[in-house]
Amino acid sequence: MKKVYLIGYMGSGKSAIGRRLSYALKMPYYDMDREIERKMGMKIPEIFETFGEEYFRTLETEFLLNFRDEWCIISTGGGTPMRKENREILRATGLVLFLNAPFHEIWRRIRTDRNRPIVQRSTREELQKLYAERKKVYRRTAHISVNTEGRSLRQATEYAARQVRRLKGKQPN
Ligand SMILES: Nc1ncnc2c1ncn2[C@@H]1O[C@H](COP(=O)(O)OP(=O)(O)O)[C@@H](O)[C@H]1O
Ligand SMILES: O=C(O)C1=C[C@@H](OP(=O)(O)O)[C@@H](O)[C@H](O)C1
Ligand SMILES: [Mg+2]
Repeated sequence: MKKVYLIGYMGSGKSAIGRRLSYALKMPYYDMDREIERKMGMKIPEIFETFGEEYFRTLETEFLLNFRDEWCIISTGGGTPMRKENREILRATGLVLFLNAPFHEIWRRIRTDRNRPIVQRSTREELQKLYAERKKVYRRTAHISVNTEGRSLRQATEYAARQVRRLKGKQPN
């Protein structure tokens, strides 16, 4: 096991907690969305607009396949675990943490965001339906769930850090 992956819905705190977890565990940090933006020289909404969602999904898989083999924390995008191939890579190369939060909290965090094309194009009802569908996949992809409901970023990070320290030694690879 080399990597610690954070998975979960948009707004579950993958990027915010990932960055803090990297300080807590003294491991380098990468955000898949930022890495893809850097590689393409384009922002996520622009990539969706120009090439379409499927192309973005392929960029995510390419990132997972090619990213360097080092100890690090990686925040995935909310859609990353929806591809079977991605799920297999995540579980085979790292410890997978699902950041769980109720939809009403998530909605409060993402409703005004302009950088998430899926939020831009969807109604609240559509986002809630997608949340319910994806949640099942997040649960079965993850090694552990981290409940962030009612927890500050600091508290959620501390809890996640404890889980990683506890489980890191138990991984076979
Ligand atoms: N547990 C939390 N408590 C308070 N704010 C949070 C919490 N988790 C996330 N946020 C805030 O919600 C917003 C979205 O979080 P972000 O880390 O970008 O989510 P993700 O990367 O999972 O889409 C950010 O402004 C972040 O600071
Ligand atoms: O849920 C999704 O399909 C997406 C989530 C985003 O990342 P965050 O989960 O960090 O918002 C980003 O990858 C893209 O906008 C698509
Ligand atoms: Mg993010």
